Amino acid sequence: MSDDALFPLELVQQENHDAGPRQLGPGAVHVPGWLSLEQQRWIVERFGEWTQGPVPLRAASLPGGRRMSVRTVCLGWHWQPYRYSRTATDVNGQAVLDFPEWMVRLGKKAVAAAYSPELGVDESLVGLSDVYAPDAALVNYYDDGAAMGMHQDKDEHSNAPVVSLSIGETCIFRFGNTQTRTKPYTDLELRSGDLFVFGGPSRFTYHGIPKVLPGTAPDGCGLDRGRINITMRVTGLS
Ligand SMILES: O=C(O)CCC(=O)C(=O)O
Ligand SMILES: [Fe+2]
Repeated sequence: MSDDALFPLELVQQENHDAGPRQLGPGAVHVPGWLSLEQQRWIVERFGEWTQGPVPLRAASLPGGRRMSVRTVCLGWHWQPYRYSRTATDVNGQAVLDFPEWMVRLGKKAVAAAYSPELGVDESLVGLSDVYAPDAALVNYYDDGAAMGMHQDKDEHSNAPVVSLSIGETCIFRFGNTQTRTKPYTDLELRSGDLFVFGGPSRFTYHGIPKVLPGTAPDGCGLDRGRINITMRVTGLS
């Protein structure tokens, strides 16, 4: 038996979520339990508002006609495969909501939390939080059976970090490499309240969500079922 078969890389890492932040690769940091339950509930309330429009949650159409299983609402800039615009030309033509000031502050705090010197992240990343100013958020909602294939976030004209927040059901997050959408990759659980930041040499790492684990949303997070993921980005557009 090959060692690859014996120790498959795709085995979900039995990470100790209580062990604190962990750097998976240069500039890729997982901070378990970063948001309190109270913060999570507050964000879920905002999510309820964002989905009221003017642009509703929608499953984006991919080139070739298939639709994504994840539904998304955007803030600041509207994303459609594979570009950003101020209006949702592929939905209802309406302008998307502004990127909230509180989310800029949260994004800076997230980068500061992830890129702390104690974690051994590269010096060039420490201090990045001062200048980090996200201007777009993709707010994804995963319900029964929703998943996201391996991809790079590369529609931004900036290599500033992506900040990812998870609320609700636990998912398997597949974090790969910058060269291919296949192995080697690491599968880890992103749970309600977790922060994941990928920037620096990891900014263009392929990643995806093979599955969400139904029934795993913790009491008090504001969501009974499904999973919300917010990714903040710097578009580099004006
Ligand atoms: O749901 C997630 O955790 C990842 C979402 C993602 O990769 C994206 O929106 O580009
Ligand atoms: Fe992504």
